Amino acid sequence: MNTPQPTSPVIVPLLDYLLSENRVRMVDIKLAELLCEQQHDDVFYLILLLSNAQQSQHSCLTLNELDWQNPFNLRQTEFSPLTLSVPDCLSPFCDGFSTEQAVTCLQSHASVGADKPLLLFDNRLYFSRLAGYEHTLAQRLLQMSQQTVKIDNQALTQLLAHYFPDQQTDSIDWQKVACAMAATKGFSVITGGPGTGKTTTVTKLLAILQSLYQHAPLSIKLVAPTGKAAARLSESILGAKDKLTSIPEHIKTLIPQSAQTIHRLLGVKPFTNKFRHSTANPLHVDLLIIDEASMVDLSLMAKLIEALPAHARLILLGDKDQLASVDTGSVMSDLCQGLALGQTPHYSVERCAELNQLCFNGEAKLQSNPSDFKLADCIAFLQHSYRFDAKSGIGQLAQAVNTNNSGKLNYVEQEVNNGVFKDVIFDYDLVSQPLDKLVQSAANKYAEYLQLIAQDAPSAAVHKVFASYQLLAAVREGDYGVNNLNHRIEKQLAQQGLIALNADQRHYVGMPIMVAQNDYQLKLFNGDIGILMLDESAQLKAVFIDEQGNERAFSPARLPAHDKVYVMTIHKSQGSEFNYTAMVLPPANQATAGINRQLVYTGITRAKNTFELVADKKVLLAAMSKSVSRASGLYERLVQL
Ligand SMILES: Nc1ncnc2c1ncn2[C@@H]1O[C@H](COP(=O)(O)OP(=O)(O)OP(=O)(O)O)[C@@H](O)[C@H]1O
Repeated sequence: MNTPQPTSPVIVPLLDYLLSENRVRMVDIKLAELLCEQQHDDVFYLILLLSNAQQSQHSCLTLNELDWQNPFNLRQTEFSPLTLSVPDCLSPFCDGFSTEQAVTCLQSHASVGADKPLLLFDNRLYFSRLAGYEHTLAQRLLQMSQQTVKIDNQALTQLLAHYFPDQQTDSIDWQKVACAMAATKGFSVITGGPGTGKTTTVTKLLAILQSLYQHAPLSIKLVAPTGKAAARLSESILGAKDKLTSIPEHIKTLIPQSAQTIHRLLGVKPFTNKFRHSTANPLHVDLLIIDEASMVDLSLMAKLIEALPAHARLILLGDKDQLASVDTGSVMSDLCQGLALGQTPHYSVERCAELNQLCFNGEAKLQSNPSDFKLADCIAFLQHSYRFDAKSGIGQLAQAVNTNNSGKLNYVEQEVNNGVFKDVIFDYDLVSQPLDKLVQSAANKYAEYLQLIAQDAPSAAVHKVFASYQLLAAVREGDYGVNNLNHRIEKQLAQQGLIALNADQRHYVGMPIMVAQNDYQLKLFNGDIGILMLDESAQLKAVFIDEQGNERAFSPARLPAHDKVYVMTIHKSQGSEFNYTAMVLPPANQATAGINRQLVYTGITRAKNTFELVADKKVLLAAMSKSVSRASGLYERLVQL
């Protein structure tokens, strides 16, 4: 009997291969053909590469970073003998093709230039819309940063001394520097890891500003990208106001404590992606504070800034090392480029002198280290975590991951084993039924809120308990993905009699759901979490608590697309925090492509009191060493403007 011989692969044109392997989409080919008058020339392929970059949320295609010999990153190993087709070449560009040649042909192309669909800036190719957002943003931020801020420096120095009494140490109080900086600039960024005091600093800053402007208090608005993040900001500001006894009561009343979402502030026009507030109808605000700014994408940030009146100040708060926004861009990390732990940000000589005067009686504590970046004088970096002290492993683990420091990771593991760090649990054993253990432990945690529902407890209490524990997964599919784990936990809860599943009905009492799509009519947004409960007339309703603490109930049939959320992706957890956060990474033999440092860091920093990691250590180490960044020209524009 003849054994079947592997058929030899068919050699196909590169474009056909890319299409058959889903490396390019037909819609992008059509667009590129339209812009190139049906020619499959170099620009045609550059547009395909740009479309691919945009699909991965890059703002542009960085020509300098392309491998002209293999621009679509095809790997020879993918062309195994069983592959039905192989491309006739790896690159559509001729031998020796270079960035200079790409720039030359783009510059003379009919679709590239001002008022054309494509734009070239600093060896970066853009779709014009995104280049426009980047340009607007860079210009407005620069204008704001150069705005003259009228302030009584002597009064400011006194207020800074009041809120940051000297601790007689040589170390720099970065919170004080951040306050001095933001008080004296129309635009500023305050970045820092978890618990470094961003909210505390901003609360003190608001107290300082309202004291300085007592004759005409500022109209201040606090916003965040999601309802969860806005609710958390409101709670944190309220907590900080309570704690900060040094703020006089009459000033406290001038500090807002209720935050809203950016969409609510801008006012979404129903059935459009347009906002009520824009350049033509600016917001009534003197100072806008955006928390969790790393989650805000380029287009929303540009629209928000366009809606600010000319005199308004802006402060961005957030952690530059977290995952970038779900949509295109990476505004926060672009603006924070070059910051390093233990180093003074790149302040100019004049700025250092000013800040030293305001904060340290003129003592030269801050040393200048200037850069060409035009906003360098507006960036503050908080470097000390007050939430996680020396006895806490969460902060140390977050730092180990963020700095790709395996030595520090070993130290954290050792201290966990020694019982010193009680807030971290490592479960590296992915061999002996780790999923059973994880599913059981999640079911035990969720039993608590389900028991409250059974006891008819108020919805707010049910939500609070549900939100105290969350299992995060890095991926959606596979054994270790959100879908499978959600299913298994649900089954486990049903077996324990905590929920009653019904084959005919998707929804049941106790089911936690996460909205997957914005519904502007119902004002339910992607990421909002609801829990299904019975109302007074025994009707099943999904109960949501908004950022203002208001309860809203919807019949399940009216809900926009949603999923159950015993487990959520790390991406979706951004902007939330949980007392107990468990995170599971798939083993090395499953899809781990999207697992990187920013993802793991974001997962760890969701934990307030306890963090549990279920992962293969090799996968963790590989993720730590893989830092991702998005292509953007924002920083470069702010160097060149
Ligand atoms: N200078 C300080 N001295 C002592 N404790 C502080 C100081 N600054 C902040 N804290 C405390 O540290 C904790 C974290 O502070 P805060 O909530 O302001 O940080 P954050 O950076 O906003 O945190 P998050 O990770 O939630 O964004 C709070 O309990 C706060 O009271």
